[in-house]
Amino acid sequence: MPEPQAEFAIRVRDLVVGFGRQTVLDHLSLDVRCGEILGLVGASGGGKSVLMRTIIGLIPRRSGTIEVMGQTIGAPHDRSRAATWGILFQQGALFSSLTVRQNVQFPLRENLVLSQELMDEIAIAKLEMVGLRAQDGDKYPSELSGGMTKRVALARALALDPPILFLDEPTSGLDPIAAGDFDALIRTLQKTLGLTVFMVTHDLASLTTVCDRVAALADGKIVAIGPMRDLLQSEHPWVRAYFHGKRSQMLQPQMR
Ligand SMILES: Nc1ncnc2c1ncn2[C@@H]1O[C@H](COP(=O)(O)OP(=O)(O)OP(=O)(O)O)[C@@H](O)[C@H]1O
Repeated sequence: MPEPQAEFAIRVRDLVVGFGRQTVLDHLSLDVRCGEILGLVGASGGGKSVLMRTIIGLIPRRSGTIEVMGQTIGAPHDRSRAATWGILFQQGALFSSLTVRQNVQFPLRENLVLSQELMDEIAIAKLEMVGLRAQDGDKYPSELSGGMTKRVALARALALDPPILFLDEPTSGLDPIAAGDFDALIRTLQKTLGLTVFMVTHDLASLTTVCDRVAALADGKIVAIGPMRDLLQSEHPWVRAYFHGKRSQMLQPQMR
């Protein structure tokens, strides 16, 4: 029996996306439940970023349907969606000529008409939410560490209080302690704000400690989805190779 719609923040059905002769996503279907942290794994070049970018309307699809919070996603660059999701791109993608405060305020300026005083208050609140200080708002991106850059990008992603957060490899480039702190921050924000989080990651620690469910993308489709313990039992050859290969076992001996 089909599950009721309100249970899902994102529903993707039979999605086909390609470039020229290359088909990247081949009749892919995926449900993301409201309030969960879903981790997406897949081979390099397998289509994880393409899937994320197609869901947010940046890449056109050949066929299939996408619903986000019950609304069908139509034309690319649909600006009315700005408050539905926040996005953390892999490199943080801050504007280098703007201060931290101006970066966080950017979505507010683009989408709302607010006084400067209110925007300053919101920026301070968002910076504190991600573990930064109000005075960090005066810095420029070049003055930030990798971990701080990710936090500022997260504060900017949360500026419009979106119910959904997309994270593209959020812990890449961070040392294990900073990565663990960032994971903990994501978990805290998800719990306190009731966020739905869609996270592309290769980080086995993130998958094990913060994701409620993990989806594996191979051959253009989701070939396994469920809690990490279910993925570890999957018989799919790519999923087995990913989680039970030598490198994974060295990092996570308990996976054996
Ligand atoms: N705009 C584009 N035009 C043409 N081909 C593209 C475009 N974007 C992505 N591709 C191709 O789609 C495929 C999937 O790319 P994608 O970036 O989604 O991989 P990925 O799974 O995120 O990889 P990684 O883990 O290495 O970041 C690749 O073959 C890539 O070359």
